[in-house]
Amino acid sequence: MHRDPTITDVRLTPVLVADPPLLNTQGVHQPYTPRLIVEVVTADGTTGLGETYGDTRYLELAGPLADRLRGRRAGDLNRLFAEAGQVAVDASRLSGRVDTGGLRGARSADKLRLSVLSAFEVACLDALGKSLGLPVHALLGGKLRDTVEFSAYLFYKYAAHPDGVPAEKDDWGAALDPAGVVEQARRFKERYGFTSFKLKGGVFPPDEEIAAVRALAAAFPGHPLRLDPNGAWSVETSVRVAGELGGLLEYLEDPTLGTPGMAEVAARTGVPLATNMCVTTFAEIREAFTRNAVQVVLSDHHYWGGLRHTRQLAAICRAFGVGVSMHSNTHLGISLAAMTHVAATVPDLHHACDSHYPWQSEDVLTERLGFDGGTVRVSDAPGLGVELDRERLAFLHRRWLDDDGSLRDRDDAAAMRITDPEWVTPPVPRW
Ligand SMILES: O=C([O-])C(=O)C[C@H](O)[C@@H](O)C(=O)[O-]
Ligand SMILES: [Mg+2]
Repeated sequence: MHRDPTITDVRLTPVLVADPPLLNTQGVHQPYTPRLIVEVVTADGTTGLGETYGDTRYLELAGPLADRLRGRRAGDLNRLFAEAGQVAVDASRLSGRVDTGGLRGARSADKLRLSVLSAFEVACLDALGKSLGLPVHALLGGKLRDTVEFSAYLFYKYAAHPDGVPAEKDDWGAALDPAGVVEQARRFKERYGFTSFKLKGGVFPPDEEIAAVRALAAAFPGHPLRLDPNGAWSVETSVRVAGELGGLLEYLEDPTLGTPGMAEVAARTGVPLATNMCVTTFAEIREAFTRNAVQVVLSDHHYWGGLRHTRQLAAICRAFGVGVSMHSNTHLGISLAAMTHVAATVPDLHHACDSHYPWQSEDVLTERLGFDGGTVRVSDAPGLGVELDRERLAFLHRRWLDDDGSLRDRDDAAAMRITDPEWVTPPVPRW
């Protein structure tokens, strides 16, 4: 067969996907969340898939960046990444110290570009893999394991979305206290076999979250536990919580914002600190690592710029003796497949990766990926090993088209204002 990897078309399809009412320190998830599905078509008729954030600021960049992809070969990614800086980013998209929708660290033009490029990279690797008959992990040098372990991502949660918005039903019920969190964890374990648990904190005063972690520890002895308040605490609060929970936690994730604060917490406690807020770009590594501010970096191939950058990050972490694992934001099966392929190739992966996927009842794939014993099997099929369901894609895109614009940019504070009209994103530190 003649293989011509020249990119002839790039299709960009924004979708709105159902999302349960999950709470975090900024508010609550809206009933639908935006994602962007990328299809890269090559001259030999192969289509590769990628997925990334679907908020307006990413969509604005996706068009001009896609224009630079057409006519290139799918393997010409290094040049694309090098040239991407020429695509302008609207400065108004960069305001705010921390990415308000996603709770994933500082915003920069480069980070926005990388978040879009990552989906193109994944789609190109998927297309190349399909065309060559090789799985994506083989294009990254080959898998080191056959399964990748994930942790249960526990959230405080309302039973249903606040009134006034079209409600999506889910069968998880509410989790607003320690008993509710333990029950949620029990169901995660039953349904998916997860054996480590991460609780999204920063929602209730620290003592309530300490009680929830203690309840988890009592209900699941020996299971690794993590707590992530997304930087909602002061250094003093962080040190106090670390003192109270120290022996129970595998790590404490982003207790406080910024490298100096994290470094102080790390110096004053023995609890390892993980982050997807303090170190989210290559530029932030030097200071954070030399100050010993973080002990585990939670990579995310979306904003780090793809699967190859994720491997570079893992290599840097290895050199500094810093652990690496994976952060997740609301995502679909294309991204879970991409995460699984790259995770399978990272040598020192000693912590279960995060994934929101169990919370997503909708997908754009013909077949959902499954968790067995808390793990996802690494596919050996060509490319990512997943197939697009065009009807589902069209359905979820129709929802995006029909939206009046209020759901096209994730806004957890807006969703919270439906129950509490006075709600504003709390200043940090909140406690
Ligand atoms: O680990 C994290 O910080 C996250 O997963 C950030 C997310 O935005 C999470 O807080 C959420 O989905 O509400
Ligand atoms: Mg986090």
